[in-house]
Amino acid sequence: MEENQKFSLIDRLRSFKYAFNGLKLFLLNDHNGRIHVVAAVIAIALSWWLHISRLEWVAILSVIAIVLAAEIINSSIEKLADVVSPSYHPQIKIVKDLAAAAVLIAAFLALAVGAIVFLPPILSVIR
Ligand SMILES: Nc1ncnc2c1ncn2[C@@H]1O[C@H](COP(=O)(O)OP(=O)(O)OP(=O)(O)O)[C@@H](O)[C@H]1O
Repeated sequence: MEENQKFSLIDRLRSFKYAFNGLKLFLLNDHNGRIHVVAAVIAIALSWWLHISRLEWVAILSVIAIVLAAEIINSSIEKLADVVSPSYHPQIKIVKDLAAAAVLIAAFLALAVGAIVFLPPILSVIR
């Protein structure tokens, strides 16, 4: 795209359309993504059931968004890597393993936040 192109609302709306198409592709085709979406739905249902505070909602929704965004970027890098090098390449291994590590960090954060928010009320219901 040209550097000095005029601002166009139509172009901005078209970008949204492409982004929503990416979201659709992710939800329909990405197996790891589906697991994260199911986990997100369970976390939201649990939050509702436990009547968590506004700040806890902010924490839960934030980690859900971080995990999904990391998974989408990981999936995008995997697809690009498969085009660049369909056969085995040691550098592609590093690229894909690094992208997967980003998802792992996000997932660990989600686990920690989930434990901090959900464990105390669940333990008090059980007792
Ligand atoms: N072309 C390649 N060259 C080198 N290593 C690769 C290559 N493709 C995959 N790998 C290795 O296999 C691992 C898994 O890659 P893959 O693309 O199958 O990811 P995945 O998480 O199993 O994705 P999905 O299940 O969505 O296909 C990578 O992290 C990397 O270590």
